[in-house]
Amino acid sequence: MKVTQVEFEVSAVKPAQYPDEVLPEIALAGRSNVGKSSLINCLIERKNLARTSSKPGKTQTINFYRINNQMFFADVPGYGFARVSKSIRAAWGKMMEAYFTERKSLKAVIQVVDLRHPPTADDQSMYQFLKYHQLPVVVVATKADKIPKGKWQKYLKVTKETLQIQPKDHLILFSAQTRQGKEELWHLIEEKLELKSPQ
Ligand SMILES: Nc1nc2c(ncn2[C@@H]2O[C@H](COP(=O)(O)OP(=O)(O)OP(=O)(O)O)[C@@H](O)[C@H]2O)c(=O)[nH]1
Ligand SMILES: [Mg+2]
Repeated sequence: MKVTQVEFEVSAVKPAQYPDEVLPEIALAGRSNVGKSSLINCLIERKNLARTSSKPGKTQTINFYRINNQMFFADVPGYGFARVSKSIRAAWGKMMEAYFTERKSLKAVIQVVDLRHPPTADDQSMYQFLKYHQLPVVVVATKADKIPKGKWQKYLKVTKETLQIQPKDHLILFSAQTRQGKEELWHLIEEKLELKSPQ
């Protein structure tokens, strides 16, 4: 997709605040600090529209971005951030449950994991949760720039096996720093949005 127009739409914590379901939507899910906001910025070629931070827990609300008046990206707060209170964690769970179960315009979820490490127990729960709700998932293993090229396949295999990625879900190698995987990911997103028929 050629991104010509990007607008920050709204920050939401509950369904009443979500944008109307007028456009197909793709959500990001992943551990806190894994690189979800960076991935959005890379896809839309904006430096810091989706706010990123070296400190985990930057994104606390569901942030919606309107792309070309064709789709929304929903940047969802990360999970697995240990230093939050139980009440915050419970609020996060409620927010996620509401979003992933009620959002009818949601076409697919990009689950972002760190290529360098085997997916965590939280990553596995998230993938299973998404599958339970029958959502198509594209798993993106990011920060590939931190691993030598010769080891990519070995690390991808660990990601695939640990998450037990279903055959119909895709796994993509990515780096927000080198833009590796950007075209492949856009291609899949367009397919999921049904803007273009699958090949
Ligand atoms: N080397 C490298 N660093 C990355 C990459 N993607 C993200 N980062 C860095 O990882 C850190 C976290 O990135 P964010 O995009 O803010 O992560 P997030 O998943 O949105 O985090 P939360 O909003 O806290 O859930 C930042 O310091 C980024 O610069 C990548 O592909 N390669
Ligand atoms: Mg973020």
